[in-house]
Amino acid sequence: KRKNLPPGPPPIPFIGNMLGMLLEKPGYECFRRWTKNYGDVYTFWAGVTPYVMISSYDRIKETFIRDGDTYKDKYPQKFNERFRGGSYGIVETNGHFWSTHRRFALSSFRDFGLGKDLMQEKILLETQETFRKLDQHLGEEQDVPKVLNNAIANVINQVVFGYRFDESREEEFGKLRDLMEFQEKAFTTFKVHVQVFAPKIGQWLPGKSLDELLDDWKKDFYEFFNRQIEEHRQKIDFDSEESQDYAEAYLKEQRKQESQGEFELFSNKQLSNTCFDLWFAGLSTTNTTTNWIICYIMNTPGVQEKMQEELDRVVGSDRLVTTADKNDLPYMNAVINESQRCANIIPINLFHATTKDTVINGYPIKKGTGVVAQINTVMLDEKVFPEPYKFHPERFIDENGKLKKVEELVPFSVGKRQCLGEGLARMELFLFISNFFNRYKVAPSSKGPPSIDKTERVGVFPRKFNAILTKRHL
Ligand code: HEM
Repeated sequence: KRKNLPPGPPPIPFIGNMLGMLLEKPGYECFRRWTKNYGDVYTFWAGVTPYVMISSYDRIKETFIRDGDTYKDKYPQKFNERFRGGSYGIVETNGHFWSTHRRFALSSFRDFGLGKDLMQEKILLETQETFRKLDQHLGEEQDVPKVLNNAIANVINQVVFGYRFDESREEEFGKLRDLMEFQEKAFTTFKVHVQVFAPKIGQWLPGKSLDELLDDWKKDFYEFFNRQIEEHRQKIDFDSEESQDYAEAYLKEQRKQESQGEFELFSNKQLSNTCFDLWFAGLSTTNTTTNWIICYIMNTPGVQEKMQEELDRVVGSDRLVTTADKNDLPYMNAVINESQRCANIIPINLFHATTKDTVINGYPIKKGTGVVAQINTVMLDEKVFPEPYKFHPERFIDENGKLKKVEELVPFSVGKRQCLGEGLARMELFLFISNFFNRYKVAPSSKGPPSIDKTERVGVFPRKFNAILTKRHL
């Protein structure tokens, strides 16, 4: 089977090359090494399935970007279909079904104000609510990530279901937070990775099986989605043209499609699965990134002071930072860019498949072969980012002090499947981080600055930390 594929590390029967990924936490080091040894196109075996890894920006441009249609499918994964009860959602579907739902989600997001002032207003409201909570414990050690996590969850929940988790919903949010934490812990273990990619071996390892873990988790999460959907169904006014949230817009589209005799495309099962995709992809990535940004700032002397000097010069203390300030805050943007690059939160990008026969770097590749745009190797490429492990925001500033556009910064991936929530995520990162550091001086807890070590598990999650906040302006 290896004969017609680009050469790569020799696979072990059943396991393939998984050990490299599982033993060198958080999981991306082996891909850098293989890129050095085998070049920017090589084959990685996840269990018994080969994936052609595309690992330099130039090669990604040639394939995923310039020939996007050939690389837009997802490689079907059995555990996904089992989890979702079939091929549903946006992240894991293909063809007309996928493109219809991706387009529909993007246009709903625009209707609720993404790219306009409305979404910004929602995020700034969350910023103020965050301040209210954090102000209650000024000068004490407090769990800053927990408060920010609540704000980020409120933003995505407003987009999907139209409400925020205020104090009356604390219990509901607490349960969801527990489910997210369960996912971070339970699904990032050695055993789970082996079970996903080498099920024949995984089934013999001790502990709960993947199916058991998924069943527990899925039941509680989907219960939440289905309850929200049912409540929307009860309240919905099909005569009003405007929708307040994604679920409402979907139900209206469903009725429209059904009136034209189409019952499959906008099914109920698809609705709970797209809600899951938007909610889950939207919360955990943005949350993890926000925490990493604070971790890197607190671990690098001088960065916080420099950001605050810029904020004082451009914004001052008597108003909130808004997206209108973005272009005037190059250092702030550089810090966020560099944090996303260093955090590099996806150790292996999502598995795609070729939609037709093609040629990659001279190798003929058959339709349906697994392909991966390995964005984390690109973001650690020392030719583009010298001393790639050093947190150095200045690399994004040009000689005139302006923000430098660097194509190789690709945390949201590239091509036809590029992150659907990128616009929302960028707005959140900018508004939450800039306002947070404009209002507070952030000092480490008695345990010192938050850890930036990533060797605890497979997957790039920051550890829990506390910080001490004082107000910068009276
Ligand atoms: C800092 C935050 C985020 C990061 C770093 C991130 C990163 C990514 C990456 C790397 C992909 C995979 C693209 C590929 O297949 O090559 C992706 C896909 C996706 N993201 Fe995000 N994401 C973020 C926030 C969000 C938010 C806020 C939402 C929802 C509102 C979202 C929804 C999605 C969806 C639905 C997909 C699948 C798109 C498709 O298959 O067509 N993401 N994201």
